[in-house]
Amino acid sequence: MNNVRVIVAGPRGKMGSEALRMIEKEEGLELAACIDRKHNGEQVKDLKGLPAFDAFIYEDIEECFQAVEADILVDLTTPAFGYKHTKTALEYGIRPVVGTTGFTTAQLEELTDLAEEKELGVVIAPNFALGAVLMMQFSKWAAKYFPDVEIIERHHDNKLDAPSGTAVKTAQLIQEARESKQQGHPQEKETIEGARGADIDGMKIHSVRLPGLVAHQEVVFGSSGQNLTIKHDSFHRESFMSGVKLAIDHVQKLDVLVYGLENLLD
Ligand SMILES: NC(=O)C1=CN([C@@H]2O[C@H](COP(=O)(O)OP(=O)(O)OC[C@H]3O[C@@H](n4cnc5c(N)ncnc54)[C@H](O)[C@@H]3O)[C@@H](O)[C@H]2O)C=CC1
Ligand SMILES: O=C(O)C1=N[C@H](C(=O)O)C[C@H](O)C1
Repeated sequence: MNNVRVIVAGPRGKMGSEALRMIEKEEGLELAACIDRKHNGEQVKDLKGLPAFDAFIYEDIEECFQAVEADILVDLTTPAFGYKHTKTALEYGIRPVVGTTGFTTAQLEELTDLAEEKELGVVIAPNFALGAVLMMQFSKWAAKYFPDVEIIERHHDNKLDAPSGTAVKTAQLIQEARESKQQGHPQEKETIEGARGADIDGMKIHSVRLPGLVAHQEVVFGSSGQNLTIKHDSFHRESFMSGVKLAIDHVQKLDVLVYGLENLLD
């Protein structure tokens, strides 16, 4: 069987470099090229700290797609570029696997329509770590019995988007399981704006950004006389890679956009 040819956008990033190491280890995957903001025309092997791939680096995504034969784009960049890259990949018939977070609902809807129109699979997963996917599923289940819930997510201080994609997805899953609910005291007032965190359908999300952290989330459910906390920690970005591989395997058989890795699990 032919190797699956993958283009990685964001190869020098924390996730992108981990994805290159995963591709290096996995039989059946081949790095076709990379898309980066810098190093146009250089090879991946020329860059310090990255695996010794001969694949070329392109700054212009369209130039890359015109020059290189590829099956899949793995995007691990920033919200603005991730969206543009995903859209461009679909226009060139390349299936995107997207870990980049921070897309708006309108952008997700637009990409869903484009995937349908092109009959091409897309996987967008706010979290590729299996433990985090289970945390979200367990939280959805718990919300049926414990509708009062707050989410505390903690990340490294280089993260651009807040709240995290995982926290938003968790809140959306909980929303599916419980009635809409305004939590806390009805006359509650913030004396300092933001004190109660972000709000999705009455659920509060608190975002912590500190050096030393990787990716962590607690979903805290409250009920009279008891609390239930569902917690997940990613201590290393390797934790996301089996999910990226799973998405690469599945996206080739899909002809629609799938949002969330849970949709690919048995
Ligand atoms: N879905 C998941 O499981 C996970 C998702 N993420 C998300 O992945 C994204 C990347 O995260 P990190 O690797 O931690 O960030 P990072 O800041 O370490 O890496 C981002 C990379 O994107 C590159 N980049 C920026 N603009 C670009 C462009 N126009 N073309 C090509 N490359 C460009 C930057 O040079 C940088 O190397 C974020 O949105 C983050 O939230 C992070 C961890 C897990
Ligand atoms: O930026 C990160 O690091 C992470 N981003 C994703 C998110 O926004 O949920 C996934 C994970 O939490 C790590």
